Amino acid sequence: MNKLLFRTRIKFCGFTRAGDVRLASELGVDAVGFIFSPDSPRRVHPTEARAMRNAMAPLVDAVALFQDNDVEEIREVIKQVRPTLLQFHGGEDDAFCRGFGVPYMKAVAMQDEAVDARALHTRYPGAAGFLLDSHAPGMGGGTGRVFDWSRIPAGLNKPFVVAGGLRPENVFDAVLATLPWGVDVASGIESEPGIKDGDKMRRFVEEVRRADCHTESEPASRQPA
Ligand SMILES: O=C(O)c1ccccc1N[C@@H]1O[C@H](COP(=O)(O)O)[C@@H](O)[C@H]1O
Repeated sequence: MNKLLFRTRIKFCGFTRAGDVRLASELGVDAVGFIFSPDSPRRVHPTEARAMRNAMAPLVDAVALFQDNDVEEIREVIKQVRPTLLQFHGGEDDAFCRGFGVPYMKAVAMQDEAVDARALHTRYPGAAGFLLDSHAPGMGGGTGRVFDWSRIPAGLNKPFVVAGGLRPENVFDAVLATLPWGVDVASGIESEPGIKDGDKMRRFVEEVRRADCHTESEPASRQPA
């Protein structure tokens, strides 16, 4: 299929300010993420996330990110924020992730272990997609580090999102190298953790769109098959 027909989805993650959320929406970002991981410097309270959610434009998805959070905490976030997608970064299994009745994406640690597509499908049959991030197994995300994109396993039959150390300077190459369903970024569009930089956000979106319009390479296919 001709690459011109594709549009790489963009998720910006780790918002703490409603103004940044509004700007992301205006830039045409597909999804914004709110982080509830206990150890994150970008962690927000459900009431703060709800206020930002209310600042969002229509047709932009809200994603709630967890890492081994309690069930009750997750339920409270869902009640207050009404996310359209959950993103799990910890040791949660498929039954746990599915238990909230909201589609979910599972983060996969790409740093050390060999990742096998079939094993992922078996382990997370209910996942709407996978987020391939650069953290080591058992560690948190948001490292700001890039993983070796050639390690993305062949045969993934669900949408995958590439994350980890993406910035305006490297996202063009990341999109062309991996042909992902989407890209996700937290630290690469910030001036400090949780404080988004408007110019970096704008340049990041421009670079993804530039990659989407790049016609030199004609990939045989793009996932999912
Ligand atoms: O950003 C965080 O603080 C964070 C904490 C715990 C789990 C995930 C986290 N962020 C996610 O990690 C990836 C990559 O982030 P970065 O662009 O390398 O900074 C992204 O999905 C963030 O949403």
